Amino acid sequence: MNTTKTSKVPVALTIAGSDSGGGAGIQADLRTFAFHCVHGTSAITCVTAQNTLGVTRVDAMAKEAIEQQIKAVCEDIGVQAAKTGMLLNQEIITTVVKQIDTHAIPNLVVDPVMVSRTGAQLIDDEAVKTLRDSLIPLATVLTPNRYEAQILSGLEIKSLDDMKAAAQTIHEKLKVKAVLVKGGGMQGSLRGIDIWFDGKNLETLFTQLVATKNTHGTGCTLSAAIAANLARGDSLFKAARQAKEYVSYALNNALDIGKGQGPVGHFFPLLKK
Ligand SMILES: Nc1ncnc2c1ncn2[C@@H]1O[C@H](COP(=O)(O)OP(=O)(O)O)[C@@H](O)[C@H]1O
Ligand SMILES: Cc1ncc(COP(=O)(O)O)c(N)n1
Repeated sequence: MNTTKTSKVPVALTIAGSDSGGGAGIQADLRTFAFHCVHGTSAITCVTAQNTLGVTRVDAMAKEAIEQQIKAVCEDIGVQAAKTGMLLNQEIITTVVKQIDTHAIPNLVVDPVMVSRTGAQLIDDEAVKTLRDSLIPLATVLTPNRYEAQILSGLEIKSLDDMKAAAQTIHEKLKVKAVLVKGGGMQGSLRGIDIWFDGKNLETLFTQLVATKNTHGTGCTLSAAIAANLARGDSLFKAARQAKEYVSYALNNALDIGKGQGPVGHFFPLLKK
């Protein structure tokens, strides 16, 4: 008699870069999936040498390696949702798009990692164009930060009204199902506010600004939490609203490690002060 207990769990896939410092990228995504009781699978696109002070080296994975990781996960295990993070260059973006299409990956959250919260461009212009033209149209939910939303909408974003206009423009121009313009790169209390638009409802997702320098991994955590909630069967808006709350808890329990920007604390109920 087989006495082993087995259980069906939702499965999510992250297609993103590795952060050696453990604060962002694949590492943040897998912790976020685990917190949500979603089995996490991964396809690593590049490996960064990174800590709380910054990135010192990035190595791209071969496109065949990325292809095979996605294939291995989808053909055997299957996923209910996925997210993309740092895709680095045009070749990687094209490879990922092809795999998403081949395996008809559902509930795709695209974090269009192009510009850091401080405004530094992370991928070249060719890659920006490929991201906009081929990956973003496949997104169920797109999560640009302030600077990414500026590039994608062609609008300057300085106020809450600008964030709303950008969300509506991106939705209309890029044909995503829903867009969440993130406020982390804004000034003052706007840093805690995101704008949601799904073609019908324009919503302001408000959370208190958390006064901490330890914000490493917020964007990755948010998109991974949306994917986890979608894998569990939540509606699009509920998935985003709950993910935003999760990021706030994690920010309130950020880890004071390293000499620079520490990471958010993903397992806050377990963290003892
Ligand atoms: N200091 C903060 N207080 C509260 N929420 C924040 C703070 N910084 C970032 N966030 C939230 O973290 C999430 C990620 O946003 P952002 O930092 O803009 O993304 P990215 O990391 O991609 O640049 C958003 O929901 C944003 O509102
Ligand atoms: C490998 C990798 N992917 C993504 C980010 C962005 O991190 P954040 O969530 O802080 O915007 C990062 N720093 N490193």
